[in-house]
Amino acid sequence: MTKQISELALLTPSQMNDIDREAAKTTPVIQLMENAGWAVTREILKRYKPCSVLVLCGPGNNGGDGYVVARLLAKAGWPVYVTAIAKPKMRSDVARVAGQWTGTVISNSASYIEKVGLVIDAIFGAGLNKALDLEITNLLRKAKHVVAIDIPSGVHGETGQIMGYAPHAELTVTFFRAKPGHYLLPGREYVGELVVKDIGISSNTLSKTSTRCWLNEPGLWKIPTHEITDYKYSRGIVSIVGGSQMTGAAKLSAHAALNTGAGLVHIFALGSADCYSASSPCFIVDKDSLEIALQDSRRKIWVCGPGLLPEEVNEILPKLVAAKVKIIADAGVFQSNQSELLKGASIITPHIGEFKRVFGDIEEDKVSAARLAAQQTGCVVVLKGADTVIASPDGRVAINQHASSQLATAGSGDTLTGIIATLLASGLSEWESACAGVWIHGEAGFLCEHSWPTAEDLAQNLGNARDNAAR
Ligand SMILES: NC(=O)C1=CN([C@@H]2O[C@H](COP(=O)(O)OP(=O)(O)OC[C@H]3O[C@@H](n4cnc5c(N)ncnc54)[C@H](OP(=O)(O)O)[C@@H]3O)[C@@H](O)[C@H]2O)[C@@H](O)CC1
Ligand SMILES: [K+]
Repeated sequence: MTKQISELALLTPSQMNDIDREAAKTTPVIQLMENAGWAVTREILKRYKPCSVLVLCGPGNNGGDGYVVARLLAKAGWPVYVTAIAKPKMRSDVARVAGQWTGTVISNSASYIEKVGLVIDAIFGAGLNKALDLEITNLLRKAKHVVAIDIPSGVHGETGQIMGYAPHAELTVTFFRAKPGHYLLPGREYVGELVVKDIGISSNTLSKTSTRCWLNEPGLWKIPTHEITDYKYSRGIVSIVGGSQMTGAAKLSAHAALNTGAGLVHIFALGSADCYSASSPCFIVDKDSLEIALQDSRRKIWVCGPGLLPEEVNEILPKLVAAKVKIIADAGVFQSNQSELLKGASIITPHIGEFKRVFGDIEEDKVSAARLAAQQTGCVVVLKGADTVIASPDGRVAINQHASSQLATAGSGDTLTGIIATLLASGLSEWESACAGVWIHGEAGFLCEHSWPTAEDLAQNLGNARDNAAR
């Protein structure tokens, strides 16, 4: 079922802090902690048979949730041990819930941790911003089956980076809204199954923080569906610059555009026009000059870069920019330290290597790097990877998890440009086209589930993938 945009919000740890503070005005923190502990316990009871449990409790509220889980599991008859990794502050809410634990407390759990059936990581939450100390790291290394409360301790809640060490959880239960670090790599690989639970914080508190980051799912955007009044120009025209030597890229992009529903696809061939004409009767291969092609005011959407040599980009891209058409720029446009070249494009789609070539290092923070590049160029930036980040010049960011390794095939990027171009030609905004295009691309991969698809196979699934995106 399509989610509401507010449900897709991802909150940075500092935004989550603001929400916690706001929520505490109406619900006491100790009650929220109790609700959080209940939520985690229910998820454990759903998935695990009764077994011995070691709960590792930190000094803060994450530890407080852990004490609640310990009490509830013990009440359910499970053998439960608690280790206080650090003592809570005196008279704090955490100290109060810790005081309600009347079971076994183990001060040195190193010899137990390997033997218990389940370890609950309630050491630190998503706000952790420094590496775990060596003693905690050595302890966690021995844990076999881990359930993490909020986030596995050691995963940075904002960037998904691992600060020294983090356990690989089988299940992570977080509260109210997920954080970027749950979905960004490498953090995503440590989170295991992610469950987001309501613990009684009203959605209205979201208005107290300005959400700038979302999970990329339907609901963040809306795809146009078939209309009885559709005709080819209303579905949109996509024009693709075809390289003189590497012709495969533009063909794949053009196939993807047609299969995603473009009404008309032109290839402006810089050479090899016959080769483009021969590859599909559905492509219209331009015979005239670029100037004449650009005089057709219906041709507002252009793909530039796939299969182009640097000299071809340098000749064509400035002309497209001068004509004020909307440009999806990829591949050949990414030249060393040449971010200026991209100004005037609408959407750029670099993978990490291309991104670094143009903009420099990302310094382990994909979201900030993509956001900065979007501000610098004025383009929507699609920073491609297994955790693609889409950033708009106005600061909005989406993180995509709807993708599989099946997309890691030659020509997959060309396919993505064709999809995004089609959505842009259908009237969606740059931001929506980029986000929805990335999701549809991922969906096409999932529809090929039991094979090793080529980019052509992906293209075959794009119609269905688009329909699924519109449901
Ligand atoms: N979201 C919600 O609505 C609700 C959330 N709840 C739960 O609260 C959790 C967030 O709680 P929290 O802010 O207390 O953070 P948590 O990570 O538990 O502790 C930080 C403490 O540890 C200390 N500290 C020591 N070493 C440190 C180190 N290396 N790195 C960082 N800190 C270190 C640090 O000391 P300081 O550095 O400030 O001196 C500070 O005192 C959240 O994960 C969720 O489980 C629910 O209970 C209620 C509703
Ligand atoms: K944790």
